Amino acid sequence: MSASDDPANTTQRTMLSGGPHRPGPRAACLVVILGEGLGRRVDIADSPMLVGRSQEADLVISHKSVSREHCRIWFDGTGFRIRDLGATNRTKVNDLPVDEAVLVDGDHIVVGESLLKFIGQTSVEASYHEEIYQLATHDALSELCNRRHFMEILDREIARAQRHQRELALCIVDVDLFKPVNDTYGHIAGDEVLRHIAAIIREHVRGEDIAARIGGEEFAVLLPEGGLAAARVLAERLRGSVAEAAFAPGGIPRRITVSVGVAALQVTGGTRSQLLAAADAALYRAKHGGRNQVCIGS
Ligand SMILES: Nc1nc2c(ncn2[C@@H]2O[C@H](COP(=O)(O)OP(=O)(O)OP(=O)(O)O)[C@@H](O)[C@H]2O)c(=O)[nH]1
Repeated sequence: MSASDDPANTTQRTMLSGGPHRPGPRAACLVVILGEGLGRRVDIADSPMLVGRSQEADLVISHKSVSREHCRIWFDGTGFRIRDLGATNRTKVNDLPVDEAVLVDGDHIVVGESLLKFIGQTSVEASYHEEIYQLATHDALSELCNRRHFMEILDREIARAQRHQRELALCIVDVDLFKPVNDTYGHIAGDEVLRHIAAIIREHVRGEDIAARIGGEEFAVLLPEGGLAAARVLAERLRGSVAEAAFAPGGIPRRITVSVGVAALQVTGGTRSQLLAAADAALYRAKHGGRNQVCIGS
């Protein structure tokens, strides 16, 4: 099953949509307005939506007060309905415990210690929450995911990869000798270079990949469906495209390059810190090997 087929990727598709943008018309959605998962928004599409602590849920709320499968929400052809799935802390709608209920725009749903808001199809409020969500999860300069959000996604994808015994690879992309660029042309010109590199990254990533700016001049791309071979190809393409791109900080043409460290998750027992450390170590080798190159972690 590809990530785009995976119903648990509803939030991810939102995040992959390329950063802050004007949202178009949408289906109904749920927004976490209090507690764990604050700000997260999930569209409710045609298939029933599971809310729970399980990583398989469409809206994952990783808190002990939430049952693995807490409640389900679906469209029954005429309206949206919610059903409690036998959660220890019963699902409540507008403070009343429910077995099953019809949802209307603006309803508040209590799931453990988190409070969700149901937003109906045409609500302007959905656009407002979309903006807030994008601001909270994306980096303003690059319009890619921000570091905090990327780390949350990384945790979720690691859990999913291990459950499904799937490959997962990470590229860390670091701009070479960026300090001299700033020192020579100034920070504003430096920012423009970073924006240009982010645009190149966006051009190359596929729909299921997750791109982020994780440091000042450091970017990351996570390939939830790809192993080392796919990541190496992507990394080489990125490296080549940056090296060939026409940068002109301060109006003066200058060659800019990146170094890339690539690593894959150990299918059994690998952790986030191991994956990041392996990609970092590979990046370190790329820098010390002369920069403008891709190195693969062991
Ligand atoms: N313009 C701009 N510069 C930034 C930003 N964040 C970090 N930097 C700069 O990025 C530079 C990073 O420099 P270093 O870590 O010394 O590395 P480098 O010069 O890129 O050299 P290598 O990584 O070894 O190839 C520093 O000058 C930071 O000030 C930012 O948001 N905008």
